[in-house]
Amino acid sequence: MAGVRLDCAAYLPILKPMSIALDLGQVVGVIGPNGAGKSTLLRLMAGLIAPTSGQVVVADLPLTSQSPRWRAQQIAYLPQFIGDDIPFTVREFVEMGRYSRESAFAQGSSRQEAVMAAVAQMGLERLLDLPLAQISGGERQRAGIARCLAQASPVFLLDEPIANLDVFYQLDILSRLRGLAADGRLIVLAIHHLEFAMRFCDACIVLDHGAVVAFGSRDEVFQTELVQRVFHIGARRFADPFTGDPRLSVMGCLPAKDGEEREES
Ligand SMILES: Nc1ncnc2c1ncn2[C@@H]1O[C@H](COP(=O)(O)OP(=O)(O)OP(=O)(O)O)[C@@H](O)[C@H]1O
Repeated sequence: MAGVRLDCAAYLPILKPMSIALDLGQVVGVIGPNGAGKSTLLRLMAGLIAPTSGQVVVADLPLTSQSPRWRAQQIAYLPQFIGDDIPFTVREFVEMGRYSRESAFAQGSSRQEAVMAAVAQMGLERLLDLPLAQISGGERQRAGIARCLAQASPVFLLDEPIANLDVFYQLDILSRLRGLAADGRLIVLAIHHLEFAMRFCDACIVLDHGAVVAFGSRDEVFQTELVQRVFHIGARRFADPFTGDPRLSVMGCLPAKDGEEREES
């Protein structure tokens, strides 16, 4: 099934050439250390930046030759940060997700239904008429995800969607994303939480210094040696004593490598 394809796509000097095909109907994690290129990759896949070589193909069409409206119909994108200086209420912000589907002046009930359904899924009803400046960082992030839900695109590109959320909403949103994938969507998310990535993603792209160093199923990617090499931490796989599912135990930092700029905290 057509989703997103990178045909030897590069964004030099940040992303090295990469060829990857991501079908609809799955959750794909993008993992890697700070500065590895996760946000840049998502921005490339969203068409916010154009590849310096190769191409990004969405629904079998080259992304750069499509209109912004077509791109928004195909792709809902959540940035890493939603500023608190956006002069809109939660309702107005979520409504923006509908602009690629309907006229900006449409007042139809389908628009309101889509907005209210998305707001309800993110538990934001109480905050509907508050300005974004007056809600918390985690609530703003949930508003951003609600905007993606209202947009109803087959592809979701989410840059650290659980970064500011309490553990209830981390689990709630990851479970919902799995539900969206089961309905046929492609969900690509940058995520730092390795244990949750292992638990909720069907496949992972591992980036290091702008290059794909691994791409595959959880079992292929979450190998002790790879996790240690890329993240520079001790990690062990184990079987969950309650469910038997494979889990990752993240242990301590490994000693800094020679020449590696890694600050002590
Ligand atoms: N606008 C920019 N101009 C120049 N270099 C940039 C720009 N944005 C990011 N970079 C560089 O590109 C590299 C990748 O950045 P990117 O934000 O994609 O990493 P990331 O994996 O998302 O990091 P993090 O986990 O810290 O969010 C970094 O070395 C960064 O300094």
